[in-house]
Amino acid sequence: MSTDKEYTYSDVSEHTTKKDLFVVIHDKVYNASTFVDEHPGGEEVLLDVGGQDATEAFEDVGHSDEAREILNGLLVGGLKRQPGDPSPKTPAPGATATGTKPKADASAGVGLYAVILVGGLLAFGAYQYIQSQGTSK
Ligand code: HEM
Repeated sequence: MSTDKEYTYSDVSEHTTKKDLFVVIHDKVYNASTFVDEHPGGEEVLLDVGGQDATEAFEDVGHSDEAREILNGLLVGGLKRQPGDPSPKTPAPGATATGTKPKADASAGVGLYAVILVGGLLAFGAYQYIQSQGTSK
């Protein structure tokens, strides 16, 4: 299936049934019909955004990289915007305004390293102390 095809909003809005379901995410058009039944978030949410721009809904959930790979496999073409179409819902790169929570992983990682470092220093200090006790006798 060619992915060079361009769809207009009105083209996309004709594909709203479970067996023929298009969604727009980041200005690309995806055919979600083969995936509806397998979606871990349920078929309802996908049917809700069928034929529409699902960028916000998709990003708000914070889908994994795996979900994005699946999405790549469903790509059918690009979105051709026309005057009067709904404005792009694509958030600016790095924006968190749509409710996407920034990941806390980085700070948790730093905390873990701090604990290991302090633990290591304490162990080293204790070792030095024991050594000095042993030699002074
Ligand atoms: C075709 C587009 C979509 C694909 C390929 C997709 C794929 C996935 C995948 C693979 C997961 C499992 C968790 C993960 O890997 O992140 C997931 C979970 C989920 N998805 Fe989607 N999704 C799509 C669209 C949507 C939309 C539009 C919504 C609307 C709200 C949605 C809502 C959810 C929710 C709520 C979960 C969490 C389910 C749970 O953990 O119980 N998804 N999706």
